[in-house]
Amino acid sequence: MTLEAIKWKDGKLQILDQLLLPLECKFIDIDNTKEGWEVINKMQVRGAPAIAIVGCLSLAAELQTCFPKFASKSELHKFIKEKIIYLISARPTAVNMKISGEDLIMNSRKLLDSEISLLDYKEKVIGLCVQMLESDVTTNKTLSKFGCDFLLKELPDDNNVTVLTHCNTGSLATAGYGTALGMIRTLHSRNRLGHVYCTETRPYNQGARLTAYELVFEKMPATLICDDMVGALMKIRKVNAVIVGSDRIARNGDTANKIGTYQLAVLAKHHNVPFYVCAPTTSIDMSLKNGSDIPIEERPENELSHIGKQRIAAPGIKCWNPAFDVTPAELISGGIVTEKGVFAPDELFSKLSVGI
Ligand SMILES: CSC[C@H]1O[C@H](OP(=O)(O)O)[C@H](O)[C@@H]1O
Repeated sequence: MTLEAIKWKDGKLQILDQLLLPLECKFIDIDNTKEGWEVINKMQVRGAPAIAIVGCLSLAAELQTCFPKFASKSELHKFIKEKIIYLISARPTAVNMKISGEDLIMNSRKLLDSEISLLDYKEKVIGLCVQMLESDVTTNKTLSKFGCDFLLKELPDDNNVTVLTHCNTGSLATAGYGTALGMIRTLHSRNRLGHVYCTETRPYNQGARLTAYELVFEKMPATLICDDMVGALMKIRKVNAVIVGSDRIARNGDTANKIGTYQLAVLAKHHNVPFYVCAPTTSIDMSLKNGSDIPIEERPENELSHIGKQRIAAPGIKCWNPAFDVTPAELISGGIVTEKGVFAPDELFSKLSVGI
């Protein structure tokens, strides 16, 4: 049983307020796209797949209540397009909201052009948003299986795996299973997980607050370390693999992920530790030749100078707070793990463009 960060019941959307974890577990009602935009922008809900799911479900929630105002199908289609564009603006780096949102617009266009009634049109759009919840769990379990099969075939049968992960890529970043942490869950379910090291992941502390919460909840063998301990860990203890998530992958395999991922990859190369990126194909931006054009979100200075309301940095000091960095494809030595298979970065474009 994994944690649930997104609830859709009887047409009502609720999200777990991740700014309060791990000390408080509180759900917030989301009734429309304005509230959806706000909880995504404030990072009360975060994680590339979860952002896309909550964004689209906030539109579904709004359609439930505001539907009577539409006089025609073209008015409904115009509304859907406007709201998707608005939701994409909540956070710039993760591409999942953009890809899932554009897919919803395309399906809405098809429904607009069909003979379907206005009411059935609305119901089908809501159904497409709800379906994202279910299909995300299936996608994550599939990519996790592929990733474990690939990782374990390189190791002797009696070896358990010690892994390092960064940020949070589990039930709190997705619809419920996880990408990198999903792969780690699957290792655990196969009794092949020796130990997980999770980094604190300053300054939002996704690792200390969220990943550690999930690992303890499921009683996985785990240890929390500071971000600056990774080099010593790889030098002193055996790490079989680094497994991280992604917010946007360019078609050459360059990957944007939580700030600190790039330096993990450099350390992994120095210590000859295989480096895996796990992500659904909705995180792959085939329009980008490489990672240089991936927009990198900069977050407010007070998210670095404070922990919650408590100031920890000297008053008056300037802070630079990029939320992501880009790991070049050549450092992703283990492979890119997706629901369509595990690929070397340089084969991603060719293999996914031809549908494998
Ligand atoms: C499967 S989550 C992907 C990705 O999202 C996280 O960023 P944030 O917590 O700022 O939304 C982190 O980069 C994860 O790897």
